[in-house]
Amino acid sequence: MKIDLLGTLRKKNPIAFNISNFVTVQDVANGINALGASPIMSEEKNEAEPMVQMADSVTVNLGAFTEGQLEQISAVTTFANQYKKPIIIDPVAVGAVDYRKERCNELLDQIDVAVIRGNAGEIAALADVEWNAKGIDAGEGSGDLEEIAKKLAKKRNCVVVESGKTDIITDGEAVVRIYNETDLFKLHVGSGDMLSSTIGCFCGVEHDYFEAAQTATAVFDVAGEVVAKSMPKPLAGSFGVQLIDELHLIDTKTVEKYANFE
Ligand SMILES: Nc1ncnc2c1ncn2[C@@H]1O[C@H](COP(=O)(O)OP(=O)(O)O)[C@@H](O)[C@H]1O
Ligand SMILES: Cc1ncsc1CCOP(=O)(O)O
Ligand SMILES: [Mg+2]
Repeated sequence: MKIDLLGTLRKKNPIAFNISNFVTVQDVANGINALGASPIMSEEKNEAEPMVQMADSVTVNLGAFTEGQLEQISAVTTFANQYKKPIIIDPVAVGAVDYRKERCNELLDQIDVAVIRGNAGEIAALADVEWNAKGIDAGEGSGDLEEIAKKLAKKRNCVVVESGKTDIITDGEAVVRIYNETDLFKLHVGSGDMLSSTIGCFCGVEHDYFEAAQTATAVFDVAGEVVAKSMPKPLAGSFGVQLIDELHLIDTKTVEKYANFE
């Protein structure tokens, strides 16, 4: 794993264009800004081209899109392919709502993406595997998580990050598992969105998106674990704030020391 990409990210301060959702946009912006990237958000179709041109990566979060916004998402992602900017997709709740899955699949049919990051319920839905997703959460299922992630990576010819207690990252062939975790991630709405946008930042500085996704996930998971261990009491609200603090403070040595992966 290329943990020193964290240093590269801080040196380059990549512009991370995010189409976010109204629920978690501020945590996403502050999280990746603290980490060392330069976030910019937009919902306006008419500025899609210059936004993409100046960005190093484009992260599209499908958490709360409207019908009108689909046109903007289509324009942005088409420009991103044209200008060769990596696209990261967060398919929020596509396992729970068919409308979302259909729109997401239409988008994925139109464009090439670098990374899809979702929980097991979302990844299973896009991989056409039976699963009982629960709203924005992973829900329950009995399928083999690695096989599901690989199936989607092959189907969409991209890297897949399937988050959960263990995070599974695959390019369709190789698989890396990251074991760092804390239950507090589940108590903070937006943990997944922040992870997807963190992956976007690293894809903006490393063209090997499999490597970028691994480093991003390790940095994010270790940051959460370090915060959880330092808290005298596990408090959901404070965790959200301290996670942003730790994304600012975390260094390569800390990630090297605590990252638990194979
Ligand atoms: N059961 C769990 N226990 C501990 N950490 C988890 C668990 N599920 C997910 N995480 C962590 O939470 C973060 C967000 O992932 P996840 O909750 O799967 O995304 P989402 O919020 O989109 O559902 C990741 O860093 C992941 O490692
Ligand atoms: C609650 C909610 N509703 C629509 S998007 C969203 C945030 C989802 O955040 P995450 O997937 O990171 O938990
Ligand atoms: Mg999510």
